[in-house]
Amino acid sequence: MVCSSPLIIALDYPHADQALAMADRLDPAKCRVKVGKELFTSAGPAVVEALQAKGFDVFLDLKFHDIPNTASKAVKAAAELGVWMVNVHASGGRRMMEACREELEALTLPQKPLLIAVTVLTSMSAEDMAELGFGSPEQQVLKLATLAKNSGMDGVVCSAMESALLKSELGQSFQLVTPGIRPEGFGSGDQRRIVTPSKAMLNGSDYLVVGRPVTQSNTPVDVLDSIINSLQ
Ligand SMILES: O=C(O)c1cc(=O)[nH]c(=O)n1[C@@H]1O[C@H](COP(=O)(O)O)[C@@H](O)[C@H]1O
Repeated sequence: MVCSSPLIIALDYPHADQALAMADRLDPAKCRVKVGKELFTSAGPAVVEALQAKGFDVFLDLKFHDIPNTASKAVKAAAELGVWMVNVHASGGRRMMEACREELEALTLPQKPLLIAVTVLTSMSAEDMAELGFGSPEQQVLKLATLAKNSGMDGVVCSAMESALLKSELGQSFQLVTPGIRPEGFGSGDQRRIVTPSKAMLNGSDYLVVGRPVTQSNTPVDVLDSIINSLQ
């Protein structure tokens, strides 16, 4: 299935049956899906394979952050699972990211995943960053995204608040994956750097990650369709 949509639906559920039931209501031509820590820890590779069998491209969001050997072998395992996108933390550093790239390059697979680095989590505010001793989210995102690009990553996870800056500093082909997406009227929850779907696209995001606005809705397909319409 070729999907030209920028939307990635985060299937953050405790069990495979809930994730697969939601997937059955979604159309792989209209969105991709993301399997994160909660679902993968409970359901493992089998749920990824089940989603792929339904025609979905899968973003395996396990945010690997470890020594170069461990992180790169985890990326290799993800690639062998056939996922479309995999991520690591940019703060794992240059040698970790380069090891992940090298591990992917050495594989002889027909299709390799996009390798993406998380910069500053979209749940982090300026105050949270200051408490950790960092500069503003924007400064830290640019620093980590520049390092990620120089370390061979295909792109980064950031907030769409930073998309315009990163596109102008790092170029159009460096892929920007942006969670913290909230259509008007939806609560931010634990997210702090939020942007509406249409503004995120205007800012230059390549992919929009949407979870609870769709998955916690009583009318998920309607919410998804209204997001798609807002992007036209
Ligand atoms: O890597 C991610 O996907 C990610 C990075 C980030 O900085 N912020 C972030 O929210 N995410 C993920 O994106 C999804 C956002 O979900 P909602 O807040 O429910 O839309 C969750 O699955 C998060 O784990």
